[in-house]
Amino acid sequence: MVTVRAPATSANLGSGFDVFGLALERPADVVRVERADETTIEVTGVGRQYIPENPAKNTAGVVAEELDAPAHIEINKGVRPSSGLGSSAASAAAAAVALNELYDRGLTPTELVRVAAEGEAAVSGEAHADNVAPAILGGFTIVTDEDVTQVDASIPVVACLPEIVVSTRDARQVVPQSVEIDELVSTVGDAATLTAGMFRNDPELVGKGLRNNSLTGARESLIKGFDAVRESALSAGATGVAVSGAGPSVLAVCREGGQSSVASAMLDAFFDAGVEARAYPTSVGSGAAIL
Ligand SMILES: Nc1ncnc2c1ncn2[C@@H]1O[C@H](COP(=O)(O)OP(=O)(O)O)[C@@H](O)[C@H]1O
Ligand SMILES: N[C@@H](CCOP(=O)(O)O)C(=O)O
Repeated sequence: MVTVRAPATSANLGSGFDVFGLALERPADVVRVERADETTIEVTGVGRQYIPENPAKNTAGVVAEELDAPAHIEINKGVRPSSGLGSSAASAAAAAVALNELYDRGLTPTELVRVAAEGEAAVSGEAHADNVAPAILGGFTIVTDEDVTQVDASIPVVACLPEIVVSTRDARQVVPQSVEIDELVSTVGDAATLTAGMFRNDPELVGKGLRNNSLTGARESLIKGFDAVRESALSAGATGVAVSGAGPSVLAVCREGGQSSVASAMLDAFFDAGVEARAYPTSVGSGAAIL
């Protein structure tokens, strides 16, 4: 038997659609696996009623199939499904690391990222690796078709999760299929600025690079109160605000010690918009860990 904890993640980070991802210290999924003749799944925890236990439809079950590693898989959900915090990815990442250990397959973390991404493909239609990469490797990650780059950044953030449901599959339908050259140039500049900020552990630079573009910004309209939440967070000292993943969560980058005031401002703005929400004042975290 092997048990693994894998963190929530915030993907895209405004300027890095399908490329950037950030591991959060909390919340997290915990997945326990035991060898079996065929894969079965049991789900407990937050949003369990919305998560299939059919292995072919659960990201952890798809990972078991990809690895040819049948197991009884117990998933304790700490990351709410359809949250924009990498819920499906947390289970996929934890299952990949756990089954790799249980069956002693010896795959590298980067190889496990590609396996876990196949789990994501089963639920969102595309094998985007920008959540599973930080969920496995931790820190800030940059995913390309060829490789994954990881940086152990230390940046204070707040993830604010409203009681709104946005599925990644649906949210991928609203993304424009092309952008203008001017926007491409400004987005590359923002992405480079954010990356420099991660390497320097500089929340000011990271915040400047967090600007949504037409790809990620297309989802703002799916989040009731987003504009007010962004303005309130910035007024409370956030250095940048963007849609987290496909939404509805909203990510704010903070200055050192600034999380609680930013979190309060975001919750108040959602409340004023008539939306219940919860906030996770946290920071960049580690990747999947065997317990
Ligand atoms: N192990 C899992 N954990 C969470 N969601 C899962 C899992 N397996 C399949 N799903 C499905 O994936 C969807 C949630 O994934 P997604 O829309 O990407 O949300 P998030 O933005 O939180 O990752 C839901 O429809 C859920 O039924
Ligand atoms: N790049 C993906 C990221 C989805 O993140 P999630 O946390 O909402 O699953 C996208 O934007 O579709």
